[in-house]
Amino acid sequence: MISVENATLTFNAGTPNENRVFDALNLSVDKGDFVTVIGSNGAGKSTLFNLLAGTVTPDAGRIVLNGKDVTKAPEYVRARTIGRIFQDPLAGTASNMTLEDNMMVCLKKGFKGLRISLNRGRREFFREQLRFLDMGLEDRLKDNVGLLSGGQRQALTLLMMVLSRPELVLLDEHTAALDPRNADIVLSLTTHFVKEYGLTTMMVTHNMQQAINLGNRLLMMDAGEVVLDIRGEKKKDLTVDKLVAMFSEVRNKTFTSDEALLSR
Ligand SMILES: Nc1ncnc2c1ncn2[C@@H]1O[C@H](COP(=O)(O)OP(=O)(O)OP(=O)(O)O)[C@@H](O)[C@H]1O
Repeated sequence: MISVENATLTFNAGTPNENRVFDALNLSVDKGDFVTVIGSNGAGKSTLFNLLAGTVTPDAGRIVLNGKDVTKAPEYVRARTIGRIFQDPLAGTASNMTLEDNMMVCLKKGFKGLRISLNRGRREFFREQLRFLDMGLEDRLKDNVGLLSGGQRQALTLLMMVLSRPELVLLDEHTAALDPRNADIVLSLTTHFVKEYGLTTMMVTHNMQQAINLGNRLLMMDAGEVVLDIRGEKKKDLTVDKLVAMFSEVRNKTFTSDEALLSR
């Protein structure tokens, strides 16, 4: 579905701050995969998403999406097929637009350029979708999104992303800034949507247990490399202790991410 082929990426090349983040990185994600991504701080998780989404271009190597070389395709073009949600709940919606206008933007994206307008039927459809979130938003179609809480906004962002019918979903610690209750709600909505729509999904998390529990495949990154790629039966048998031990074995060092280990 999407693959990274021999991607090399250096920030600030030729300066004292030169930082080679990826050196011939290879990774392939299949249609329908739900991949959790975990790793130490600075391992390259967000930068990997930036490569896939077109936020950064590799110095060498290719990004192939549905068999097409998109290495040079800008972010806004890839955004037609790739949906991304960030940690910041304010990032995915427009504060000064109403819920229905925000939703309409995404629905139009999902209709791939077909002309559609906001009418009674569509409002009823939006209400139905919002009712599913169970946050009382179905009666607030005409409110500006800026009035919503962080948890409500992140749930709305998720719903809007689904409406835009992405082929690949990138979730970059999208529950990390929420309080535990809202984080749980957004996470269970996430798993529902992924399953319901068979979304090919990659999700960065610092919570190792969550990375083990969710999805069909787990990647562990360290220093710009995918050091563990665990799927199928092997993933089902995983525990946090096993994962930490596997990391130590392949890297010959201890896994250091306080956040990840504390979140067990
Ligand atoms: N735009 C940039 N300019 C310079 N260096 C960058 C840039 N973006 C990322 N880096 C560097 O790339 C490396 C990987 O960073 P990245 O944010 O991808 O790590 P991460 O695994 O997401 O970490 P964290 O878990 O702390 O968010 C780090 O050394 C970081 O400083």
